Amino acid sequence: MSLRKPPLPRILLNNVSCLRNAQQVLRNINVSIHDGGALVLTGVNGSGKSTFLRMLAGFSRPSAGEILWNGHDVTDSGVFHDYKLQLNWLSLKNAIREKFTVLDNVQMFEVLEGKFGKSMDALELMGLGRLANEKARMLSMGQRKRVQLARLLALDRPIWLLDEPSVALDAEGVKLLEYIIAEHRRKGGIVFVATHLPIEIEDAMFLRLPQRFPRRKTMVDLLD
Ligand SMILES: Nc1ncnc2c1ncn2[C@@H]1O[C@H](COP(=O)(O)OP(=O)(O)OP(=O)(O)O)[C@@H](O)[C@H]1O
Repeated sequence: MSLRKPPLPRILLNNVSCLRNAQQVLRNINVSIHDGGALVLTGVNGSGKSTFLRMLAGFSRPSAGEILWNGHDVTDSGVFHDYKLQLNWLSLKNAIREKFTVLDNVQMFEVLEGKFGKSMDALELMGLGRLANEKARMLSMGQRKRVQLARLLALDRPIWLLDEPSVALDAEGVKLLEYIIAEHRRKGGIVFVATHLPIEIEDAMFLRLPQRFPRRKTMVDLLD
């Protein structure tokens, strides 16, 4: 009989709740994720998907419970300093600098990180290679999302927090997104995805957040 302990999950949410504006948004969440794992968050508008990602990113603190990274509470300042360097956050705000080139818009994140050399390949993979030297102001919505995805690849941090990553992407863009998520996980990366849109992520865990308030009748009900 082996007495070896099972490995700690890389990230553990232990009975976590979260308030926003003094209102309970998340209640008693338990999740454990090992390297290579993926969690897909679903739920209606306002159910707390972005709040969940914000909390993992350290923008909101749990009101109860704890978030452990390698067994350490991420709200401890010493732990958070190292933990936040593991994270790559993709939000609906794309932080595109309109007057910079498309390549600069990826490379500046890489340089800030003290890294170099992956931005062009990342843009090529996302189908934007031929636009690399154009000004970012001429990018469409979907192309802007592809720039954000190229940043993920160029920065190459292990934990991805993706808020609605497929919004504005065409069918090929969604396939690319699914591909880079699969590759990232194959290398041991962890992915959290909050989404309304269907996305194929092999062996992902799904967490459907409950609606916060009983729904009142809307225009859609009246049309039925
Ligand atoms: N800046 C804010 N300040 C206070 N409360 C907020 C703020 N943003 C959102 N909330 C509240 O937090 C709750 C959860 O919002 P959140 O954005 O996490 O939901 P969501 O599931 O991501 O929604 P959506 O599907 O619309 O993106 C909402 O009910 C909202 O009222």
